[in-house]
Amino acid sequence: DFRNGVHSRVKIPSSISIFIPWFDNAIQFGLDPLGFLRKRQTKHGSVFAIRLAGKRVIVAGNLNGILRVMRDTQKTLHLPNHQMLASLGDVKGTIPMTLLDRLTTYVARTFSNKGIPQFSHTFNQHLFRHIRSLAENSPNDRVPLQRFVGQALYDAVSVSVWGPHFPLDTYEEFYTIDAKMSRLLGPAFLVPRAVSQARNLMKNKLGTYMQECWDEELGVKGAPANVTEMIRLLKECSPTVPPEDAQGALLVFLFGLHANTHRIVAWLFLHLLSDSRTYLRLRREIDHAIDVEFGDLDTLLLVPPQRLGVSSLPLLESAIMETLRLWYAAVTVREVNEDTEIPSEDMKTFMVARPGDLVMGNSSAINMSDDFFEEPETFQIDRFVGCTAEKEDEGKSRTLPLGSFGGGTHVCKGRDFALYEMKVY
Ligand code: HEM
Repeated sequence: DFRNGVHSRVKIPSSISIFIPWFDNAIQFGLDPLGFLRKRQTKHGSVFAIRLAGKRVIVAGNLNGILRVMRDTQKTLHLPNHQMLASLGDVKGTIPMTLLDRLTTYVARTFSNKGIPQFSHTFNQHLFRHIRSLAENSPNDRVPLQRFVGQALYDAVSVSVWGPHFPLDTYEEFYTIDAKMSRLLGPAFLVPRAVSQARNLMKNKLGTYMQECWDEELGVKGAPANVTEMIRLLKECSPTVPPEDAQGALLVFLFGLHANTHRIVAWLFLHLLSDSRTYLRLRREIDHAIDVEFGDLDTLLLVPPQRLGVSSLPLLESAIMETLRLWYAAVTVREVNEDTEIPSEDMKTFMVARPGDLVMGNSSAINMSDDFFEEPETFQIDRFVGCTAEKEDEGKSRTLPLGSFGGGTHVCKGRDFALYEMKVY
């Protein structure tokens, strides 16, 4: 029950992803990170320090403080030691920085608006086929919405990006792990057995697939070479990185690729299904775009990704932004290299973060603040009509959800594709 879920703050889908490392003794924080930060902010103001697992963490919940962390133009901050990677993928060793940099460059190129047309046709075909078959073959079956959305996207993205031999049955493990993802980011003894088993199984299947790709030498059969470049990049690290760690790195990548988009689409559907007027408004915009602007659905699906933007589908774009604002926990974490001043709201006082401290930009504090958004707890589908995602990155607009795709050097490299697949779905 979606409405009850919202009012009682029960998390549906099971967890909201949060882009932060986990620290084992922070039980309160671990149980409800955003609630914990919210309470602290109410008590201590918009910049405060907490201690998590022996680390001092400066949390900023005001616009200037968050931008200081997210954009870091003074270059005094860096990504914390890939703790997410290690915990989520059970990566024991260190993945070389050069490889991580190359992977990031690969993602930025392949999943950009320019790269998407290389695989969007296969993606669209598989997505629609999957949804149709689910609807036609089992009209009376009850499927949890997140699975309905997630499995179709997982299959379509996997086949189009990794080729027809990708082990699609890994969705089962993905689903099990995703439901308890926050537990995986905590200490090993808190990881439920079923989840660590699922992770091992998924890594084994990915290992077999990677080995087959490597044996092929030329890449992955049936998939465009540039989109499978990642598998080759992983091979290049094989002399120094054990296979289980390379599998763990791929597993983490798959979570980055899928987890947020599945969740946001599921939440958007819940909002639409719970309010028929809102649903019909969006439906009218999409039908109009298909019938009048593009002629038919097939034509719409062949246009470059940018054409599915604000000029043709402003309400859809806004609906996605609004869902991100409400349901994506936009939190940026960095480690401090040099003394760094984190400003309070009025910029008159600063808290100094010392080398070794962590700083956290809690954009959710802005996204849920009535100083920035009228009635922030409500879903207003047209809230962002007239704004664009690009503006957010340039910092020109404060009316967009802050930090949904990060900002600065580490801005999300998959954001073009994320928006594309969410719109097509
Ligand atoms: C709704 C979907 C998504 C959301 C909300 C999202 C959000 C984010 C955020 C906030 C960051 C910055 C984290 C930080 O500053 O510490 C980020 C980074 C990143 N994202 Fe996404 N993301 C999404 C989908 C994707 C997809 C589909 C891909 C892959 C195709 C992807 C690949 C990446 C990569 C590689 C980075 C690291 C960039 C770097 O460190 O330079 N993301 N994402």
